[in-house]
Amino acid sequence: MLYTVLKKGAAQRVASTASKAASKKLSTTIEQVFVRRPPPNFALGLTTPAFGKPSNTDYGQALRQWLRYVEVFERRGIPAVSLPPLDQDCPDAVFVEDTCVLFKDNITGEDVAVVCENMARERRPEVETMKEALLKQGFDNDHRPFDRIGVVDGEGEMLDGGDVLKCPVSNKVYVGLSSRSNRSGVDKLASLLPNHEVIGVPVTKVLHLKSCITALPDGRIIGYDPLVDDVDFFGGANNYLSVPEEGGAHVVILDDKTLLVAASAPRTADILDKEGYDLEIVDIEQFEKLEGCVTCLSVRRR
Ligand SMILES: CN(C)C(=N)NCCC[C@H](N)C(=O)O
Repeated sequence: MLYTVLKKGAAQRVASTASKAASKKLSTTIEQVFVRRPPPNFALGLTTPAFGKPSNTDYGQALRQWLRYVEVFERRGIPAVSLPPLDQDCPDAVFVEDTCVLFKDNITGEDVAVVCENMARERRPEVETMKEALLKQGFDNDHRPFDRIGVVDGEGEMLDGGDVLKCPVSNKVYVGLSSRSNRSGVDKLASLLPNHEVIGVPVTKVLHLKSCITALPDGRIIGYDPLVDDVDFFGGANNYLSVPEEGGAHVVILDDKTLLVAASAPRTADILDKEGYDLEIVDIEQFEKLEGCVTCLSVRRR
């Protein structure tokens, strides 16, 4: 199911919010996305013990849901770079977000790509094709090449892209200290991003930081409290919006007034609609069965 909620009057309210934040260099426009078709064996993907194994998965449905997800970007004129499918040994290959993190340096404007070599051991075979795409990307078309590519691959360094949340209006980068990312990985990321404030955030109740919080275009954190270790960590009620369902904690910022939200979060969609946002709603139920969410299925270059 895919529909867009178009709001007239409310858009002006969001526009005023956006203009206030504009002075803080809103980086909400997406230049391109990287995606990868789900493999037929996607149901064999990793899940945490607390989450449990998936049931009633359906590859045909997964493929249709993935195509509709990619359509949201393409319909908005955002080019989607498709990574080569990995249909044999990488059931989690559709969750490209974990393989790298892309930044535009707040001060220099440099395009920085950080490749997460040390993700979960079972998933490391996914990284090479992402790295190749990042390197190639700069020369294939008129997109500027990445100015710098760093790698989190040192002894003991662990980092998943799903743990990295950039604030759209400041130089803050929150990184989950989860089962997939550790302090050494956070420190390595900080060393690759001298003009960002990289902040480690305890994550013990879910797989990744972005399993329980993401960010809105005005810089507020949006989160599902029962899964957040410490909601006060993000600056209190002025900077944090609680949502009533897990699927509502994950939004992809499409522009400064439009959000991509999962169909599993209808009550959150109502809240965001009343906040003045336009919404693209996408059903990703097959990927939610593998602990995925709307951010996992793409890498956004802004
Ligand atoms: C924000 N999230 C949750 C992500 N970026 N990644 C989801 C990865 C799910 C996969 N089955 C795994 O366990 O690796």
